[in-house]
Amino acid sequence: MTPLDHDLTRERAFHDTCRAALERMVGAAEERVVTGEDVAASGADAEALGYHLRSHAKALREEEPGPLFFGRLDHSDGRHHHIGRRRISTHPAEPPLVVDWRAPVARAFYQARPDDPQGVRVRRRFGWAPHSRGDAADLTGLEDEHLDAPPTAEPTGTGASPGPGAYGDTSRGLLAAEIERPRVGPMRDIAATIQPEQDDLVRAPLGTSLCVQGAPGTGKTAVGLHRAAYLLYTHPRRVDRGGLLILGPNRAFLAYVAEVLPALGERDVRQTTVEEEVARAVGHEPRAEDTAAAALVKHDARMAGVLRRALYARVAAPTGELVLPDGAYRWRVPVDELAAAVERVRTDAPPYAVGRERVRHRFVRALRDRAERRAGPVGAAWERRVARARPVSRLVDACWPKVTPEQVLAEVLADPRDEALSPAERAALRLPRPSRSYRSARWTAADLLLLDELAALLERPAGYGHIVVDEAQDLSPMQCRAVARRTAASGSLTVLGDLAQGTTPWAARDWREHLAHLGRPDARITALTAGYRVPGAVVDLANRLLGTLDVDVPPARSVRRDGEVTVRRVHRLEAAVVDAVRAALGRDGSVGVITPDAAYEELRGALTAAGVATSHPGDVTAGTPRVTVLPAGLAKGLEYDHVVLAEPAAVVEAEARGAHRLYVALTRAVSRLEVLHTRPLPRELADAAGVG
Ligand SMILES: Nc1ncnc2c1ncn2[C@@H]1O[C@H](COP(=O)(O)OP(=O)(O)OP(=O)(O)O)[C@@H](O)[C@H]1O
Repeated sequence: MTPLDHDLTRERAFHDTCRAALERMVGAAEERVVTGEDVAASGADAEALGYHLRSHAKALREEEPGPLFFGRLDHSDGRHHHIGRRRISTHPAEPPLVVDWRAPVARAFYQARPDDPQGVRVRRRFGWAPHSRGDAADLTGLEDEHLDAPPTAEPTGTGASPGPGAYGDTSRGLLAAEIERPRVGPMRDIAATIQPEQDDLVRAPLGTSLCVQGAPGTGKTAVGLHRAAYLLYTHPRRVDRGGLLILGPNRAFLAYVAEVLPALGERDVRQTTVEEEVARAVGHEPRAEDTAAAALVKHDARMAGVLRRALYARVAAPTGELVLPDGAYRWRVPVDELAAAVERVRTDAPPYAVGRERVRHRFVRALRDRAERRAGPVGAAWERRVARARPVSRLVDACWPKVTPEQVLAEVLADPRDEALSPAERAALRLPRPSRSYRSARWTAADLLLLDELAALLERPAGYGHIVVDEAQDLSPMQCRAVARRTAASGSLTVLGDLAQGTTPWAARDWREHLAHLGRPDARITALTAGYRVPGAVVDLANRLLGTLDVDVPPARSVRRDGEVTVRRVHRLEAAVVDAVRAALGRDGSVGVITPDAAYEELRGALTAAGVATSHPGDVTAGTPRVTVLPAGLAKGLEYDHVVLAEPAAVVEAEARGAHRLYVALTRAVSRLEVLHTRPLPRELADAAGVG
């Protein structure tokens, strides 16, 4: 038995100790659920405490029987720490058996290097055989990196030969094996293998707003989710679950990433799209479609000014004096004093609804001055009565009328007049048949955004402490503003995106400009270029296409050594896709068939007719077929072990930013990319693939 085999035996025994400690923690948490409800001071306390304890107990109980640690640090001063997804201890006051990966002491696990060992002598990584639900994880290997040895030293390792899909194969290095493993099921956390440049972003201070420009597969989504988990752990008071929001591009994407935060012990974090968040806030569902021209205008930043002017156009100077009968008296305030009061509030520019109450307050003050001059001090009850008196309310309604976002928007769309828009833009905006009443209006998705903008002009919304925005390059300026106003004044943003993957008509071309719309013009911009998803051969192909996309971003490089690309001209697309999928099913991992949007039904039908079961993108529940068919329009953020990309020319032709869409589709492959085409390849790809 070598010393490393000996270590393996010891670590297995330690894992058993941790498992037993975890079981005791679950038992104790469940006990606290019972007693915690008894000791609370009030019913409300009991409910809050009970909820907290129950969710803690539930989280522990539902813990996957996976490995309880993935790393270990041996420090030069003789201390050592095991590092895992969750703190494990025999007693809350005792030093932990396993340290949470987010704890400050764990940072060196991600950052220590031979030329900067940060007090670490040995960094150990563990390999685990995959576990099925209910089984304990099996420790199959370990790998030591001696940071105090000369920098040329290779990691040393040992391990039983793991089964398929295991990440305990130390012959390739545990890190490389984890990165290159075939994908099945939903996206996993990367707590065990976060890379130093990613860790810098994950652990950036809460107050720092970040913008990460990252090539495909560089881990932007992973970084955003791990940063969210880090902030929840490090600043539990300033960012609680309700104070954090994750925004992604669509439901399929959200379903794919939904398991990452719970796996890191963070449940109940809101993960949604900007569209859904806005629809929820304004209380409407989109029930109509915009023309492309109308959508373009509605998403333009100038609409913010258009709406503000339309709203404040309702504010009017008083036209006569204010007369208030009050017992034996009649108080009078002259028109110019009233006009000055309204103008003063307008200049202060508070939210519209606040402005209305301030105007009322100023009118009451003017009346009070007169009353006190004649009749002595008046009390608070007098002021309250006068504030609601009919002449005052009538005047407030005339000068600063009550209004809803729906009313203002319906008027703007019925007759757009604002000169900030060109005549053609105003024509695009104008509703051909406005509804008889704003109450029965059928709003489009972009209208909801405009209603949200108006609602915020009326009343400032409460903000989140931190928002993570994924695929942010696709947001329009008006969507960015919706995100900005949901960020608390003291809150911060993590903005993740890739200018090269921008496919919407309003996609960002410059991060600084985009960040200004997001309300954080000075956010730190960092580029990630090391790709962990896409193999080198695919990155080379995609990078050649990148040159034609007219965006200023650094190209990706792959850290992977495996991977294949094939580009084949075929006679019959459907038959070729079926054959390619059948062959792909002979290997491990997921299979994604990416189709031009218009060919989706046909190709999915062909696979079904051939007896190949397929699933929808984002459907990651256990037992769903390994093959997913998806229109290129839904491919963003997703990944499949083997990608069959059908008819790229049709993907490019389908939309104005079709080449960007193709770039997205090409970069979804984890291991193999197979491009099948009947028509000539689009020029950009033909050049890149070296095919005519
Ligand atoms: N440090 C890492 N260790 C292991 N796997 C990693 C690491 N970083 C990223 N990955 C994996 O690489 C894949 C791509 O990551 P992710 O989806 O976060 O990239 P992305 O930059 O958001 O990509 P895209 O822009 O194409 O959507 C994921 O499967 C992720 O788990």
